[in-house]
Amino acid sequence: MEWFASIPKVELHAHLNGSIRDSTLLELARDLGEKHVIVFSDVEHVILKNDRSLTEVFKLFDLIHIITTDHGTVKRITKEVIEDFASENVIYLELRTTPKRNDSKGMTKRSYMEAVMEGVRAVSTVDVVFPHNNVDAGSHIISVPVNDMCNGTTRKKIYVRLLLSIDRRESTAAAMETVKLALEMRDLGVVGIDLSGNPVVGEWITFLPALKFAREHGLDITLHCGEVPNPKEIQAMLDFIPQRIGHACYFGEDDWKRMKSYKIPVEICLTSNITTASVSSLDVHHFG
Ligand SMILES: CNc1ncnc2c1ncn2[C@@H]1O[C@H](COP(=O)(O)O)[C@@H](O)[C@H]1O
Repeated sequence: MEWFASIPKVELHAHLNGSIRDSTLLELARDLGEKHVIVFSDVEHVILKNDRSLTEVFKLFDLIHIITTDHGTVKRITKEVIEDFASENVIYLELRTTPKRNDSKGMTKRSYMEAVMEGVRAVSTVDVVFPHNNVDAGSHIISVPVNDMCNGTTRKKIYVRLLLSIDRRESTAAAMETVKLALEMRDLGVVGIDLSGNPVVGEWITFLPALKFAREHGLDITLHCGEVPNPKEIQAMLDFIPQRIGHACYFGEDDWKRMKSYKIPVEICLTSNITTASVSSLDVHHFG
């Protein structure tokens, strides 16, 4: 394990709210328990449980979103998640997250993303290379370490970029809002769009207009595809020829052939697939 931790790595499939430290989740849940927003004893074991079915995973995300969806917390978890990946020697991190509205906290999708950006800037244990809006002479936006604490020693460096996720529960209009936000933030480290969320919820056709719009405007797209058996949707997603695919657990022979002929890379999610039982064991995992 030490060797795995020490080699430089690229992380392309990290959901912000899926990467929070247990200790942070417990602390935040305890706080909300004290404010009587939730009952801490009801949620503690849910947070600490290791193996969860896909259905349980998405129930947990609903709970996590109640716990985390305010500006200060979004900033905190972003900072911690980046520091944790850097401590495992991830050198390029593409962090994805679903911009959320939370009227009770005065949060819009944009202010959610601004809190994420603040979290990136708040990272202190490592130098973060991230484009920031220092436009000099009105021209180029350059990538610079945002925390360059030069003291004569070489500090660890992590390159961070962001993907904005569309949740499969969202409407066409909500998906379009996310794509437009991604376009506005393209010079601020946003490199693409992800379609994710509970794979048994929603229809591909709902998201297609927003995804086409994203593509027309030059954003790259990654799709959660084939996490559950759904041959029709897999076909439709392959017809779209996304830049990348996540999971691909339930691909048939023809799907693999098409995917290979289009040269679409797959973000393999070994641990996730086993713990959620999308794949029964590592021996039969399609990564092999
Ligand atoms: C286990 N496999 C999965 N399959 C599909 N979507 C998933 C996922 N794991 C996470 N998400 C998506 O990411 C959100 C949490 O991070 P953010 O709030 O966006 O930062 C979840 O609500 C879900 O939409």
